[in-house]
Amino acid sequence: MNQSKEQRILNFVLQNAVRGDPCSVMDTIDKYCSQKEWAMNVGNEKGLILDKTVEEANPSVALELGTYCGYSAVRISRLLKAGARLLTVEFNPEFAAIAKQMIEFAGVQDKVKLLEGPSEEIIPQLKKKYEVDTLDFVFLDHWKDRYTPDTILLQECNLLRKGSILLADNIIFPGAPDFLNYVRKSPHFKCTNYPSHLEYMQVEDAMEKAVFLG
Ligand SMILES: O=c1[nH]cnc2c(O)c(F)c(-c3ccc(F)cc3)c(-c3ccc(F)cc3)c12
Ligand SMILES: [Mg+2]
Repeated sequence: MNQSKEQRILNFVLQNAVRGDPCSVMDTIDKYCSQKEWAMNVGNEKGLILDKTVEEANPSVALELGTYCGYSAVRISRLLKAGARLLTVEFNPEFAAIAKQMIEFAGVQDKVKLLEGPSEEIIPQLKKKYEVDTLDFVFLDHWKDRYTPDTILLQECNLLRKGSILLADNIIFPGAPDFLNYVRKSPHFKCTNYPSHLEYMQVEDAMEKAVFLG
């Protein structure tokens, strides 16, 4: 059976990266996806914006919507303080299986919990089933049409607190205009835009930070 692109990315990491070294895993994925096959990892340029935002949030509990191959789960979890955890949600079972192996190879499995299923089903379970009180940081990188409904759902489930930081990828490409409209017009969010480029391409993209004001 033909291998998937995601399986080829994982195999390249297993053969070329250093086990237990998150930076080596990130660099190896970036090398493969910039030189061999493009893939929708957040990449190193937008990854630096992600790093700075995670460091600003210094989260005890972080949520990622859209795991894909696990690149940003490794990127985020490497920055977490002792005892902090990342919950990452992936609805595609093939991607989840790849990400699980990527996260374990990077050695961050004790900080990361991979939840398989649609975000709209998992978000309402976070408090009771996954023992979440509130979320300190949320990375939206799943599907542009889910950014707004899931942001509303997070509020309805009382998962945000004053100061919770949301960061959304792909604000320009492919774009999330309704999300931008929603958070920028809402009195409950303070927004900042970070211009950047689409991963591994010289195409404009951007990330949007939205801090919940309570
Ligand atoms: O869907 C996504 N989720 C998260 N991050 C993404 C990301 O960082 C991307 F760069 C892209 C992207 C952008 C441009 C392009 F040409 C191909 C894919 C997508 C995406 C957009 C539309 C699709 F039909 C499929 C994938 C995503
Ligand atoms: Mg993205």
